[in-house]
Amino acid sequence: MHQVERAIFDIRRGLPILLRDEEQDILVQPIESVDDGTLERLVATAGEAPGLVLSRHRLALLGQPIEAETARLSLDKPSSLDARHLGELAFGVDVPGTTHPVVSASRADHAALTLMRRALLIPAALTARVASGSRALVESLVERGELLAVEAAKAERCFEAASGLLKRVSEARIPLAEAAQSRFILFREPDGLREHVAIVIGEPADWREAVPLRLHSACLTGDLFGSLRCDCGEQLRNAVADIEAMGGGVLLYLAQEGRGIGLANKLRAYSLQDEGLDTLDADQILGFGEDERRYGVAVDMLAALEVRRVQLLTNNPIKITALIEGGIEVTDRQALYGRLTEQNYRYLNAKAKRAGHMLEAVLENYERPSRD
Ligand SMILES: Nc1nc2c(ncn2[C@@H]2O[C@H](COP(=O)(O)OP(=O)(O)OP(=O)(O)O)[C@@H](O)[C@H]2O)c(=O)[nH]1
Ligand SMILES: [Zn+2]
Repeated sequence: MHQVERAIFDIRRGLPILLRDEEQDILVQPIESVDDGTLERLVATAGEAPGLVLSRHRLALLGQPIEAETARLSLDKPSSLDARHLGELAFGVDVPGTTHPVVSASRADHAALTLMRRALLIPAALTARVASGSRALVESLVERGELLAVEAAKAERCFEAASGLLKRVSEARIPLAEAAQSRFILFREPDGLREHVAIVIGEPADWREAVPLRLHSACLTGDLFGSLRCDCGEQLRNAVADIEAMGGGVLLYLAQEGRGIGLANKLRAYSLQDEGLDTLDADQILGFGEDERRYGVAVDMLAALEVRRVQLLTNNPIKITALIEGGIEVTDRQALYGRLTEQNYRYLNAKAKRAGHMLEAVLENYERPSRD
């Protein structure tokens, strides 16, 4: 899979890549790095006009609902090849709908968006078929190492490649303010791209049968800086204290910043929320679904720690289902709250009302300050 990981680095740097497929090879340019220069180079190299591959979430906003995960907008008129226009189509907040014809995405188009997600970029890309007259040029770029070629089928499986063979890399005793006897164990995904940490509180030999467990998704702003926009930092510290009080257990600190969309996109989403959108609608503007997290890695970490039965600290029903589907027995669920404040009320309310988080108990008792 080395080529796939290299491709992820290239697209994060804003470079185009070549996806090879039986149907047809395509050149892929991430939307985030499209400017008039990259556009011109893409067309000149491919010898064909590109199309814009978007997620179904974004297409729904453009008034083009589709069943598949991705589809392609044909950019048939040369005037549509304008970097600003393409950016507006892909992640602009004003979405007037589109007159560009929607065509189904090829396997390589779909693989291109899977790579964008794995690279934590906006899930949108320009893709151009390589015209027969341009093949020699493209192959010479690949040969000279100026363009990276990857098999679409492998790119498509880049998320799967992250699960399964987690590497247990290192560990150390780290006494915490709320739990003196704690051990941090670092796991690295097999493709080397992300690392997750298991914090083992207490001694496994002393744990009750069902291990108290918290799955915590990283939130740099909340966990580290105490952002008031969310409740993550308090939940994190409360979870450590609760697990300690329960006699020990495990906290998995998962590299799933921003519900899996990454910090760059979470900051974009916060700016959109400042314009009045709620947390889920803001993510949809950027082309993401309600929750982009996958929990296979958490299941793999539990397997490595030989934890099979858990008492889960969460308000999120998806986490419960994901563990059960991963073969973990969830004997009990315990609520875990942070403090509700004027700044995080809208966020938590949206999670409860629109994503089914079990937060009624806190929301019901909260009186919003009046603004007179
Ligand atoms: N995209 C996005 N992510 C956010 C926003 N606010 C917080 N997050 C992220 O949401 C995630 C919250 O993680 P958790 O607290 O583990 O999960 P949860 O879904 O709230 O579920 P429980 O806390 O277990 O009930 C973190 O990855 C945060 O970075 C937001 O406005 N937009
Ligand atoms: Zn947070």
